[in-house]
Amino acid sequence: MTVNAESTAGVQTWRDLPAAQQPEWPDPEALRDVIADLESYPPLVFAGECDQLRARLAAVAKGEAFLLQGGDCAEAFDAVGADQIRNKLKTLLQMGAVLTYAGSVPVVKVGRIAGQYSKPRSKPTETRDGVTLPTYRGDSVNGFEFTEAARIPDPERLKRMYHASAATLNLVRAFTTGGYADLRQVHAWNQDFVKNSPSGQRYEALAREIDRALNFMNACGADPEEFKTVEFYASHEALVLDYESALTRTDSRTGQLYDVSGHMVWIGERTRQLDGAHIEFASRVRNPIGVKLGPTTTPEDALTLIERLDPDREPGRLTFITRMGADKVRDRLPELVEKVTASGAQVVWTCDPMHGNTFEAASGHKTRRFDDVLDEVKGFFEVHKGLGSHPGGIHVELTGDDVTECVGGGDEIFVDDLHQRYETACDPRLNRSQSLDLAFLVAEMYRDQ
Ligand SMILES: O=C[C@H](O)[C@H](O)COP(=O)(O)O
Ligand SMILES: C=C(OP(=O)(O)O)C(=O)O
Repeated sequence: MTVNAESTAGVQTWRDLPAAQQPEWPDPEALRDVIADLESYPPLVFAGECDQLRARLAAVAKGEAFLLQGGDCAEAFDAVGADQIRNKLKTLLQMGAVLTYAGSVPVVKVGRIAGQYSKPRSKPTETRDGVTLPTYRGDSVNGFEFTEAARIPDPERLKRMYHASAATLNLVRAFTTGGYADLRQVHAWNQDFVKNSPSGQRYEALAREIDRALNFMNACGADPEEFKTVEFYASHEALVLDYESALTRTDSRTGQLYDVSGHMVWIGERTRQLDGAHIEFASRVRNPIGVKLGPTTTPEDALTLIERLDPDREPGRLTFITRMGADKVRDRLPELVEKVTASGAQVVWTCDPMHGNTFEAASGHKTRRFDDVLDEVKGFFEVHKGLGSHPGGIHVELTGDDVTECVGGGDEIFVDDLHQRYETACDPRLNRSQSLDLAFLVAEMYRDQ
């Protein structure tokens, strides 16, 4: 990887275009210093790993694998701890094991992790008790605390994001390759969930089948290396372009540009303007790219995105993450899938059942109903089944902790419970049990498909 200004000049073209949702940094000189520092830091990921993920996603695009992408809505600097990281990873691994068995296909595991520190917001300001302050835009930009000082964007936070991402990734790599993620261990955790949680008991039959399959392998003397380690990738929204472009490097093997802040980055629903800076940035880097598609997306938008981001029609390059809402997915998704398929592009279709289903409870908490989340995934599967296309995966906001942020689920959380452990810095996440619930239910859907 080289990092000289000339070799990465090609990634700066976004600067000539309108960039939505960028922080208003008060001191341009301080920002320039931070960018210079970030440009001198080592990459967080290796370009070859991004290529490997693109190959895995190509299998998803062809219908030969399933994508599980999940993690926090917004990571927080004060939550970079061993317990939080382990719990998140554990939950994703447990979900992955269930989906792998039921779908009989490899599950590509990608965390919203080690870089998910920046948030696009609906409004630039927030008012409480007559006081109006800039809105919280993620720990990479300003503080969550509702004070004037905390809400001023501070570019030094971009460096903290880099270091927090590095520490997180380091532990994730240690867990996934050092024995913690052994499939037999992951299955034992799933058995605990099935045995000990009221909602888990519904999945006893599936858990028993997985148990038998593992016992059979054991009896045959099989002890494959693949059981002992897990391939796990990191992703986040490429929102703050000063950070993403400062972390872009020329790959010395190929001479191409990679955003080495994460393996995969995505462009959000609020920043996917076809002539905007975010799409321009994403068009310049070789990482696998995701784009969120909300209910107002037209087939022409989708086709133009393909033209801009995947001109060579390379399976695995582009993932469309649809987030329509449970009430719209059956109506809006079919035309998009039909027209994209007819264009010959082989994208990954994955379902984010979170962002189209948010509402505010009477208590003022932003929340989501587990049933709506499930219904959007069901609608997504129905649409793809009807069209003969591949429902490639799910993209979920979740945590491994027992928070009370979304209502419903097998171990039901009621609206009146929301205040008990409402810990998200932005949007509500599925807790551990709701996430496992979802995995078992999606596994059943995938199997029926
Ligand atoms: O996570 C996604 C967005 O940042 C979030 O949905 C925006 O939320 P807001 O409407 O509270 O700004
Ligand atoms: C902001 C997000 O989603 P969307 O762009 O779909 O609203 C997100 O996934 O964090």
